[in-house]
Amino acid sequence: MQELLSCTNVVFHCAATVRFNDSLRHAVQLNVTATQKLLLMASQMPKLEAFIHISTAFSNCNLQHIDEVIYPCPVEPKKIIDSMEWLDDAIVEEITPKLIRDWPNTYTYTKALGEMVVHQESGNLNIAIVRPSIVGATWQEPFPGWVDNVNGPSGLIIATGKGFLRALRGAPMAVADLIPVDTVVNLTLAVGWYTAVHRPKSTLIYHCTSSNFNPCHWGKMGFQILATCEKIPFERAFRRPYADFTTNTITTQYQNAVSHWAPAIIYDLYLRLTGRKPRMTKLMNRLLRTVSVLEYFVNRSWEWSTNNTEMLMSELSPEDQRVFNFDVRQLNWLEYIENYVLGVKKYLLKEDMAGVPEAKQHLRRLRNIHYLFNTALFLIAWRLLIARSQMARNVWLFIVSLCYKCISYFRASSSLKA
Ligand SMILES: CCCCCCCCCCCCCCCC(=O)SCCNC(=O)CCNC(=O)[C@H](O)C(C)(C)COP(=O)(O)OP(=O)(O)OC[C@H]1O[C@@H](n2cnc3c(N)ncnc32)[C@H](O)[C@@H]1OP(=O)(O)O
Ligand SMILES: NC(=O)C1=CN([C@@H]2O[C@H](COP(=O)(O)OP(=O)(O)OC[C@H]3O[C@@H](n4cnc5c(N)ncnc54)[C@H](OP(=O)(O)O)[C@@H]3O)[C@@H](O)[C@H]2O)C=CC1
Repeated sequence: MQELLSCTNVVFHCAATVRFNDSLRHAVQLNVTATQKLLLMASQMPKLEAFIHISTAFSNCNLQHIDEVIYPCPVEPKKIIDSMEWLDDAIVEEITPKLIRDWPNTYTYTKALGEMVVHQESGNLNIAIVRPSIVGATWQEPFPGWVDNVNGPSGLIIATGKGFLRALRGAPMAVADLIPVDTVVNLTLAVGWYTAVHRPKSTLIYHCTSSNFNPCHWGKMGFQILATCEKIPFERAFRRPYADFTTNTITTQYQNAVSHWAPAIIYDLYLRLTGRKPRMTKLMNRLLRTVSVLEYFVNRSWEWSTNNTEMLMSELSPEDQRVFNFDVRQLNWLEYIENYVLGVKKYLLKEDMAGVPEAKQHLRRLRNIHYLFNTALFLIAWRLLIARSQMARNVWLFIVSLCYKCISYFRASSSLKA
């Protein structure tokens, strides 16, 4: 502690819980109280030049247009921190929906409270706030596509590539505000420099987002994820990768029943019959829970103003603009998404590129099983229909006689030619 207090020049405060469904008590502890304590600690650092707080572009996701300002929260963070000390868990859980109001989860709500704490308790500290949007794999450094956790889109890319996720409730034309992690790091370092050297009079907020500069939509992203998974498939897929966006509750429920639950139940039945432990319904349950907490972000578009980010870009020397590049106007989304999917394959699934031919072979087998299954299903349904309906029987007789006539005609014409 002594060393930290006496030697620190710049604090980058990134630590947080990023779990959307964390209990309010835990989220407040990590995202609000810890920020307060770190500010207190920073105020005792004589050599401190700048304190950079990492928030999220979604801390005010209850608004549609978000400016580079700190918006007040309905209940003061101090009151929330105090109440967590004496309320028991059951009551905290009960009042959570009332407290978080139109924030979709405890994560975004407590990140907003964290910003308020920074605003209210910064004292004489030289502070800036960085708000990244959805952090994705690297764009360039240390190499394209590097990723180390399943947060955000990464987990859903795995689920799509392995053929588990077949439908997602989302708006294909909604903006997918993804930002590569190396861009976030570069911007954050540049903010550290600017804040320490130029000492702005007020706390500046920097939106580290892509949509203002180079928008991409969920539809385009989903398309490119599928195209890459087709070209360079993941190993041992459950089904062929295919996923679509659904737009209403009925189609979502239908897709969940037919494309998610039914195959999982059938596969578990097969596992049971072959003496193995069923696991697919459990996995599907977990996947659909994850999807339900991420859906909010795939159904809406936000606008973030980026004046401070643009100002910072213009303040950097040409050499620094190159070294600390955060200009996403040069980013090619299709190339980035392809590298992202390959990064997920290599660094998260630990799959070797040497296994691609075998993975392709596996997909071909799955396609044949799919055709076989559908044909069998059709024949069974047809057989049942014929047994019950005179009309179906008539249609069936008509088709059979038509086929018979065609065959006879071709036979007769070929014997005439001979
Ligand atoms: C056509 C395709 C289009 C693609 C379209 C993409 C749309 C994608 C929109 C993203 C939008 C984010 C926008 C906000 C950006 C921020 O500002 S916040 C940073 C992002 N934070 C996150 O992504 C956190 C998400 N995760 C969570 O909130 C929680 O882990 C969950 C999903 C609610 C599950 O919570 P839980 O039930 O308490 O379980 P937990 O122990 O956390 O995890 C259980 C398992 O799920 C796994 N898991 C956790 N997260 C995920 C995930 N995202 N995916 C899969 N598995 C996961 C864990 O690894 C764990 O596996 P095991 O280690 O047990 O094998
Ligand atoms: N991922 C995203 O899409 C986005 C993330 N952000 C923000 O970026 C920051 C980093 O997030 P991300 O890297 O995604 O999340 P991670 O969960 O990967 O990282 C969180 C970090 O916080 C540390 N941490 C958690 N709890 C504690 C604790 N009690 N004491 C000390 N350290 C702790 C973790 O340490 P350890 O590894 O030791 O557990 C970890 O290094 C967060 O502030 C998040 O809000 C903002 C926008 C989007």
